[in-house]
Parts: sequence; structure tokens; C-alpha cells
Amino acid sequence: MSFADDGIILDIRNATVYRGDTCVFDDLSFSLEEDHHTAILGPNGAGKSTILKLLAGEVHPVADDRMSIRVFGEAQWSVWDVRKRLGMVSHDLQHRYLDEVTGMKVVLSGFYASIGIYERQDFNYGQLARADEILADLGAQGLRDKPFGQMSTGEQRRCLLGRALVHDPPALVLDEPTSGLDLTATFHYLDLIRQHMQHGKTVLLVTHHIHEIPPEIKRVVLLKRGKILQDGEKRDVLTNANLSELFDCPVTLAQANGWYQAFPGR
Ligand SMILES: Nc1ncnc2c1ncn2[C@@H]1O[C@H](COP(=O)(O)OP(=O)(O)OP(=O)(O)O)[C@@H](O)[C@H]1O
Repeated sequence: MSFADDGIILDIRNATVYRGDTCVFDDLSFSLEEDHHTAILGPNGAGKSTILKLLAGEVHPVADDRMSIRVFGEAQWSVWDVRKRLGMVSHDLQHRYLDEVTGMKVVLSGFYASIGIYERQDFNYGQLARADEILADLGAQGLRDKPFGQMSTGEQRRCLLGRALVHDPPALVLDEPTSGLDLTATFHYLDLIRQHMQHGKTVLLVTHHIHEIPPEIKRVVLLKRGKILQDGEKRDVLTNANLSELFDCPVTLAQANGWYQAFPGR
């Protein structure tokens, strides 16, 4: 399964999703097309993590005749297949790694979509070489033998990006990629992501941080309380009025070199 013939990576139709007793999405429809890098922007509680959990197969929509979720054109997909084709870097994942797992093992764990690696998991020469190559590409050779618990947040995130890249997936799903990173680490990490976009990976970025939406992302979806408020070209969607409505407070946007930043007040 590579790209679907119609170039649709993800197509969610009429999904109703509960977390506990909370109806997070009522009839949500959303699709992601190949090469159409997209940001889903929403305040706390909008449902961003729930979308990620839906893709990771950790939550499920209510079964209903109208509901469908197609991934790479296929209605019947296994979570394992999806994990190979949608490289995901989430905060959930970052919190679940044990302190002693080394950078190399974090990257290798991507081959089994596991959290860390286990004795029964074997890696062939090609997989070991691929993990080393990825660490080198990410400028992270120095993290090869470093325990996760002794890495900075930025270093951990680079290793997790490496984990997401082992299968060379056509698409990456990134959860607030720069939160917790200082300015240098933010710029460095965004630069890595931009390189992957420029080399053909389609990015779905899920965030409430406007400043981490790279210039390559042209489509922005505004999500509020489980509903899509706006979905369209970034230049049309990222306006003072739309952002003020999204975050329920006055927002003024500034732009520089294709990047956006939000300031309080109008
Ligand atoms: N386990 C749960 N049980 C019940 N309700 C939940 C659960 N997890 C999330 N919710 C509710 O679902 C809604 C969407 O939550 P979600 O975590 O997806 O939002 P989010 O956009 O990721 O927020 P944040 O930016 O704060 O992480 C919220 O109203 C939240 O309170």
C-alpha cells in the first residue's frame, strides 16, 4: 500500500467519536491529500489528541452506516499497516518511553511500532544500517547510545522522528512538534520537517501553536470543540477574525517569511 490512486491519504467520513461520556466528534468529516501539507489548529479540548488516537487505532468511531475511514484508499486497514505508512510523532509516545532506552533503540523500535525494543525482536543488518543512516540524517549520531532519560526534549523528539521515518512513510503526522523546545531546537526541528516536506513526505501537523506552521503548509483546518470552523488556504483561514473566534479572545496575527505569530489584542 503506497499512495491511493486518487491521492487521498486519509478520508474520514461522518465519524462520531466518544471519549468516556464526552462526544468529541459528532459527524466529523476530514480528508488529507497527498502533497497537500495540512495543519489542524485548535485550542485545548478541540479534539486534536482524539484525531491522533483515531489514527493510531486507540479510539474508534461509533459504528454507523454513513461512517467510513479510508486510509491510503483502503477501507479495511490494520493499525500495523497504518503505522508503517503514517509516521507519527506524538507527545503520548514521548511520555511512554523508558529512561534507559538508547537513541538507537528508539529509532529501531519503529520497525515493530513498539515502545522500546524487546529481547525477542531481531534486527537484520539492513534495519541496523537504516537506523544508523536516519540518526546521521537527523544529525543525531551522538544520541545513538545515549539513554532517553538523559536526552533533552529536543533530542528525544529527534529520535522519535527517526523512529517515525524507519519505514520511509509517505506521510508524517506531527503533534505540536516544537512544544517544549527552545528557539534553536525549534528552528532545527522545523528545518528537518521542512526538508522532509520538500522531499515528498506529506505532513499533517496538529497543534495549537500558530508559530510552528511552516511556510510549506498551505492548508489550515480550524477545529473548535470537535467541529471544523474553517478549512482552506492558509492565507484565507489565518485571519485575525478567525483566530479570535477560534481561541475566544482577541488575536492579532503577524507574518514574516511565510511564518505566522499571534499577539494578544486587536
Ligand atoms: N479519556 C477521556 N474521557 C472523557 N473525556 C475525554 C477524555 N479525553 C479527552 N476527553 C475530552 O474530549 C475532548 C477533546 O479532548 P482532546 O484531548 O482530544 O482535545 P485536544 O484538542 O487534544 O486538547 P489539548 O490541546 O488540551 O491537548 C475534551 O472535551 C476532553 O475533555
